[in-house]
Amino acid sequence: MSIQMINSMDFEEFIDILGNIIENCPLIAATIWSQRPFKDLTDLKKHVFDFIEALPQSGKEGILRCHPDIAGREFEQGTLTPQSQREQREAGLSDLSLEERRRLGHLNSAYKTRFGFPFVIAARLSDKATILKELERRLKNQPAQELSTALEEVLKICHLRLEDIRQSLEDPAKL
Ligand SMILES: NC(=O)N[C@H]1NC(=O)NC1=O
Repeated sequence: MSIQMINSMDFEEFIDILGNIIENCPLIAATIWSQRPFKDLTDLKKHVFDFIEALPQSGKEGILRCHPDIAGREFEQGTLTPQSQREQREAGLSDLSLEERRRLGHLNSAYKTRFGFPFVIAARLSDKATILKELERRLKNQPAQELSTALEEVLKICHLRLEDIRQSLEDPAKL
């Protein structure tokens, strides 16, 4: 069972495997490592969620700022974390038309200007048309509402990354 494997990991291995369940925030995995043993993956996730929930607003915004832009320069250059690169590729963001790229660039920067953090969405649960529509829709949200919507997306990304980890621990051939 993957939870027993996770519970028995030493700190280095834990960070190696789970360090990026929240994008570019290994501190979260580093914190919850000392809260083992976890009953199951739902329990592990609860520790992640509780950590985020307990942060002040600046910390919550900080987590969002650790996320790369959707279809930004790093994605085009292939320099994102492997998880991010795959998620954005699977949402079809590698074949944007010139017009879609222009629109996304424009909306991304309008969003950042309005809220002070990048637009975050669980790309694997979406596609390029929906991402553009959601960006346009969420741009009209009030800041407090948008902070909580964006954090919900972070948690969806975390959930999917943990599912991948569970599968790879149960079937290492999938790694
Ligand atoms: N900005 C943003 O949403 N980034 C991401 N979304 C996702 O699913 N993976 C990411 O890196």
